[in-house]
Amino acid sequence: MTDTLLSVRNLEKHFPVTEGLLRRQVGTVKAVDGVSFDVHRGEAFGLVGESGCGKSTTALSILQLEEPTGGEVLFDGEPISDLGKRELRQYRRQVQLVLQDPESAFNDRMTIAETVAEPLRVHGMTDSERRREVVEDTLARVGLGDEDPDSYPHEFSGGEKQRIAIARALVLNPDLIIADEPVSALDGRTKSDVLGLLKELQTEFDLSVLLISHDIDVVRQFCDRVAVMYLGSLVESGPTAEVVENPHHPYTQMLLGSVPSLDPTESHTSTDLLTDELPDAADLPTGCQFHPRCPSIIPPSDVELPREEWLGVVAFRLSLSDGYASIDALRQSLSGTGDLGSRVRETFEIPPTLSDSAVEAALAETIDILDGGDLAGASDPLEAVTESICERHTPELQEIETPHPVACHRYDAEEPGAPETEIEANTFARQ
Ligand SMILES: Nc1ncnc2c1ncn2[C@@H]1O[C@H](COP(=O)(O)OP(=O)(O)OP(=O)(O)O)[C@@H](O)[C@H]1O
Repeated sequence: MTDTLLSVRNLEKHFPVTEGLLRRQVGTVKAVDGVSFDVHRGEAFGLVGESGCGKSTTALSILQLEEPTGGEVLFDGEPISDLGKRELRQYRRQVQLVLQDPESAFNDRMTIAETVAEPLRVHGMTDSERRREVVEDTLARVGLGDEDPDSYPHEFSGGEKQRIAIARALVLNPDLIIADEPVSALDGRTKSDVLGLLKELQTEFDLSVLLISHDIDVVRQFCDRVAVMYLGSLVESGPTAEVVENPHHPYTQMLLGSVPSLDPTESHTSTDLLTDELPDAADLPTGCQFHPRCPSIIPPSDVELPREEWLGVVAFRLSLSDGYASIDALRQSLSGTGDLGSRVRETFEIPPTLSDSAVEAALAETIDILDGGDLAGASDPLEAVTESICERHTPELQEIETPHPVACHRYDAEEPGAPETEIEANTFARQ
């Protein structure tokens, strides 16, 4: 018996985007795009990331409720794609799903005893008295021992309903619970009560839990290890305490609500993101997918600009490729009065003259082209001198420290500004 219960290897789930009556494929949503992680026996593993980054699709693919388009899921060392019908049934007994909205597991016309007993019946426990005993015992374990098992779900509060959903997941004695946003519909106190209950049950039954959440605080409270997911890929993973105390990836730093600056004399906050907008899942950015938002986007080695100026220039250029409908739309989005150049500089906090003369000349040329009415080619001069490695190359998830890998070019040894040693890397990330 190995320590690893669930192993997800290069998991991929791409959805076709179709159009028209003939459902012609016009694109692809790479909801999960090469994700790998292991969940060990008895551990709580967290998958964290903003809404839409592919967490639920990962869960559904693990359960084979969505068919993966690539990669492999192994449970107890066995690829689940090889499981026959009976083995798949057994697998679905061993791995239970708890969802954000417990209502989806309930039928209003079934009592809570019937709701919790249903999986037992489906999986072949025919003795109704035995079922009732197991149900009452399970309800007691989730803290609902005093409630009448013959009451109906609508008689319970949100937190109690989630306890019933947990009882329903637990009743088959699973090895792994996949909890997808189990507490995000609950308020403060109830949230910690339900998390506390899950923790108790995890320890008591030596369960593994894959906890999926957009809220890094929930993961921080509950999980031994964590993987941070952004637009279908993992950008960082490691023991939760390490990732939370020393986040390497700017995206993890953003989730934690602080984006440390590269320059210790500058104070940055999460509002310093280049843009708050999550890119279109069917049209992902090139290179590092976080680059259009990243406050730490790396300048080319020959660009010599203070950080704020660099970020202003790059934010302006990336906004042009975001696709304004027209020059008028661009003008309307700019603040200030005066000519186009001064309004661009005011909006993007770019000084009247940049200290790097090559970038200044390219910026002036870009503004001239825009002034002449050409939106399409306007960013070319600026792109020629400011294109970042973060736009060109997708960083690999690499171990800069074991076991705390990160996918960010700031940790590529050859990159300008990259920390040269592990110790330096830590200091760099903390600044
Ligand atoms: N059946 C589908 N067809 C097409 N696209 C899909 C489908 N299911 C999910 N997606 C897309 O895949 C991406 C990832 O969605 P997913 O629900 O896995 O993310 P998530 O991180 O769990 O977010 P949320 O918490 O909002 O559910 C999104 O862009 C979503 O629109």
